[in-house]
Formats: sequence, C-alpha cells, structure tokens
Amino acid sequence: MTHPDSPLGRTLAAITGADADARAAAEAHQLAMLKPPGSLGELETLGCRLAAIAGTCPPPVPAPALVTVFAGDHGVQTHGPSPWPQEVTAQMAAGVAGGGAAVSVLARHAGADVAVYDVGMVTALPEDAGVHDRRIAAGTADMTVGPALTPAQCTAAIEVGLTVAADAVARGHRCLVPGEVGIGNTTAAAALVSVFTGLPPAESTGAGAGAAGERLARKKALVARAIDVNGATAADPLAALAAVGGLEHAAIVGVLLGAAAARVPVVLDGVNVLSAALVAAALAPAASDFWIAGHEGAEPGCAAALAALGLRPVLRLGLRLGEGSGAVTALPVVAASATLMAEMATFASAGIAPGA
Ligand SMILES: Cc1cc2ncn([C@H]3O[C@H](COP(=O)(O)O)[C@@H](O)[C@H]3O)c2cc1C
Ligand SMILES: O=C(O)c1cccnc1
Repeated sequence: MTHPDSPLGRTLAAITGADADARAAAEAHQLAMLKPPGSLGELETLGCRLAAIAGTCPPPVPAPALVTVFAGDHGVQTHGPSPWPQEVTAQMAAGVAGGGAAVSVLARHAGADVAVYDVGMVTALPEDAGVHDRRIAAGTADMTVGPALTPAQCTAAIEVGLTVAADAVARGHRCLVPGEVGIGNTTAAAALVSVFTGLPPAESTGAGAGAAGERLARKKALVARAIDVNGATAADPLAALAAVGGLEHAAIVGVLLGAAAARVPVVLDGVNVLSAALVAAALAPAASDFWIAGHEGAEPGCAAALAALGLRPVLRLGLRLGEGSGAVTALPVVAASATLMAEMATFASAGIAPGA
C-alpha cells in the first residue's frame, strides 16, 4: 500500500481527470474553424485533448518539451535475452547526452531539450559524460529467481521520476517525453505488458534490439518464468513493477504520474514507456487523460498496451528503437494541433457562412 503522506501518495491524490468544459469548448471551436467539420482528422482530436489537459481553449502549444531518458541495467540479462553486452547501456546513455543518438538528433529536429539520468546502470559514468547521477542500484536483480527490485528501490526510482517531472515543470517545460536505455529492458517491458494486459508472454515478447531464433524463444520463456516465480499480478501494480520491472520503468512511472498531477501533457514512446504507462494507469486511471501516444512501435507489446490504455497513436512508422525516439518524432504533429486552434481563422472572422 502507498502511504498517503508519501511523494507517490500525494501525487496520486492530486491526479484528477482532464477538463470536460475545456474539451467541450475545443470541440465547439473546431466546428467554428475555417474548414469542413472533421477535415483535420486526428489533428482535431489531439487539439481537443490538449485543451482538456490544459483546461483552456485554445490550448497552449506544448512547448518547450523535455525528453527525459532514464538508463538502467537488468539482472535478467545474465541469461542473454538481448544480443548486446550490458556495457552498451552506459555507452548509449553517454551517446544520448553527447548528442549523437537517434533521440538526440530527433529532439534537436523537434526543438526539444534532452536530459539523461542514470537510475541504475551496472557501469557508472564519469561526471563529464553529462548524465545525471540518480543511481539507486547497479542494475536490477534477476527477475527469474525473485523480484527485480526491492520495494524500497522501486519507490526510490518512482520518486526520481516524480522529482524530474516536478522540476521540469517548475523550470517551464510544458511537455514531457520520457525515454530509456537499458540492455535487456524489452524483456522486462514484455513481462509488464503480459501482467497488465493478459497477453501471453509468447505474444508480448518481441525481438527488442535484435533477439531471434533460439534467443527469442529463450526470451519468451524468461518472461513467462519471471511472472510465474514472482506471482506478479495487475491486482498489485507496485509489487508487479518491483517483481518484473526495471529502474528506468519505475522512474518513467514517476514522470507519467507527476506530469498528470501537474496537468502537463506527456507524449508516449515504445514498449518500455507503454509498459510503464500500464503500471501508472493501474495506480491512477485518470492519469491517462494526460498522455498522448506518439507512435505505435513494431514491438508486439505496443499494440496490446495501446489498446489497454485506450490510446490511438499519432504515428505508425515501424520504429523499434526506444530512447523516446518515436515520441519525439511525433512532437511537431502534436504541437501543430494546438497551433492550428490558436491561429486558424473562424468562419465568423473570415465572414464566410459555415455551410451545411
Ligand atoms: C546500439 C543500441 C542503441 C539503442 N538505443 C535504444 N536501444 C534499445 O534497445 C535496448 C532494449 O533492447 P533489448 O531488450 O533487446 O536489449 C534498450 O537500450 C533500448 O533503449 C538500443 C540498443 C542498442 C544495441
Ligand atoms: O519499443 C521500444 O521502446 C523498443 C523496441 C526495441 C528496442 N528497444 C525499445
């Protein structure tokens, strides 16, 4: 149980759904805008959702955005579900901070800021790597023999995310984009997706960063064993997160809840972020009002998680990278939906009859 007077308890208590009046005003404004009703398709839906999130119509453009990349390692990688060595986690964290990773390039393209946090890599980086030290453990424990995280580690990682979200909003960021790096983390994500959607591990588990053949079969068996050994169930979301999640997933849960409490939109990425969103939605169903699905990734858990969350993706580009890359690619489209509402003429302002 979450203590009501803890950072998580206070955050959960602060989360209420998006603003129905602002949504109704946005729907009416869409009809008044100089276009046939419905002709801007999902851009209309997005604009109305942003209005409901902000509580005003037209909604403010969700900028500047901050991409928060959390890096952690995974004990389950001792069984080799990922074809990549664990050192790649730290190398990629440094790469994201250094500006050369895919998400770094895409964030520059979208005009978003990027911050990287080590929440528990096996290898700590020197300070000049530009990665913020929020280390909780040197990776998780092997989830196929017991919980990946202790309850205290899980809570600490969630609180890192809560603090990152609150600080970002306090510094003026108006949109959050959580991302991750962590060799082995699609094994944990598949386990979370199975626990929270009921999809069997054989169907929730995908290639991740390149598992195939015997390795992919082993990965599926590891996911099934981890859920079974820990008795992970959606009925106890925090225990399930500690059992089969990662430190980066827990930190992302914190960002997702912290942003919802601050009524700031979050753009969701691939299977890792979506698996964290399933946990966060189980803790606070109203929080999903504040989340926009940036894309539907190719990893099989993505479609199942989006369906369970009731979210339609902005993009479908066949991405299977993570880092926050797909979410940040969607950002300009999300921002466009708000700009249209603020700047388009209305039939009245243009002196044109709205038609039939
Ligand atoms: C070079 C490289 C860059 C990445 N950027 C994101 N990931 C993605 O792949 C990893 C998860 O896949 P798995 O569970 O199969 O290990 C995570 O680091 C995720 O962010 C990468 C993976 C690699 C190898
Ligand atoms: O969908 C993702 O987030 C993803 C897919 C493959 C590898 N890493 C992450």
